[in-house]
Amino acid sequence: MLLADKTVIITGASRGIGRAAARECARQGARVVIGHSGSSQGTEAAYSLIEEIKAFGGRAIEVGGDAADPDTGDKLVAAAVQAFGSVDVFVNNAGICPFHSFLDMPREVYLKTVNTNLNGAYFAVQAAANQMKNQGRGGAIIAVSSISALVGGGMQTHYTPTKAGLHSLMQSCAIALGPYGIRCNSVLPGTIATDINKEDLADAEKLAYMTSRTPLGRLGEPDDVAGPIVFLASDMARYVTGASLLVDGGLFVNLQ
Ligand SMILES: NC(=O)C1=CN([C@@H]2O[C@H](COP(=O)(O)OP(=O)(O)OC[C@H]3O[C@@H](n4cnc5c(N)ncnc54)[C@H](OP(=O)(O)O)[C@@H]3O)[C@@H](O)[C@H]2O)C=CC1
Ligand SMILES: C[C@H](O)[C@@H]1OC(=O)[C@H](O)[C@@H]1O
Repeated sequence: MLLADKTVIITGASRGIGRAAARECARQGARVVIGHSGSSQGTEAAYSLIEEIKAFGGRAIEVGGDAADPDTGDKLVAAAVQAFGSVDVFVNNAGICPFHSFLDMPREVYLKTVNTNLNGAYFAVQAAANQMKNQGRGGAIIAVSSISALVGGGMQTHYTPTKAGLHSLMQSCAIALGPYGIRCNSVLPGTIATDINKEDLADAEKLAYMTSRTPLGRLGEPDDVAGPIVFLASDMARYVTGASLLVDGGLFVNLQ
């Protein structure tokens, strides 16, 4: 098992990519902290994941808290230490993407997106890194960035800068935290069918277009991203830091 004896915190693990990653980390032997928003729907989904994980003999707890709140990272770390005694891996995954045009972007939509996806993440990564430093045996931090860190989206002008920011944060943290043996990497998913884009991809034309642009001929599923996250979390990636891994079925390189 790739993550035996490791404690993994994953934000936004109640649904979508985070949920698949949490399940796979638990299958690989990790004790998992399932982060979610704290809404009744998020809490219910997190408890159902705990049951799934328990059913195959794994261990998990859930912690609700707004990813935009700078204190949520401290809360996740404290809960992990209380329940499992350590934090070995931190996966910053929680995020939102309320598609909206640029010229009339409401300030509150812009600010909520940046606070949720990037500003809260900064302090959560900082909280996890301090815990790892104090433990003295290194660790792994993974940001779920996006292909959108590298390319634009006309309805995502508030979102793509947050994904570029996470990508950049991992590069700088790789330098800042390398001396403590803490590796920092990002995964860059392409288009993965989840709740975040359910409405956008309900448009059959858009769905067909995104699929046709993907050399592997299909959209991604949350499980497609779980393996790369486990790899970067594991000692198999012990000399990998400051890297970013596209998980996009070839979408990014498909110019012509
Ligand atoms: N799907 C895609 O095509 C791609 C997604 N990504 C990124 O992957 C990450 C996960 O997305 P995906 O799985 O698709 O999305 P989902 O909408 O399926 O899941 C989002 C998760 O984030 C949590 N979350 C949302 N808002 C908050 C908040 N304010 N505080 C705490 N938790 C919150 C949700 O918790 P709750 O259940 O409590 O609401 C849920 O667990 C995001 O960062 C996204 O940007 C990157 C590239 C492509
Ligand atoms: C939510 C979008 O469908 C998805 O999010 C991303 O980060 C990808 O670039 C896709 O646009």
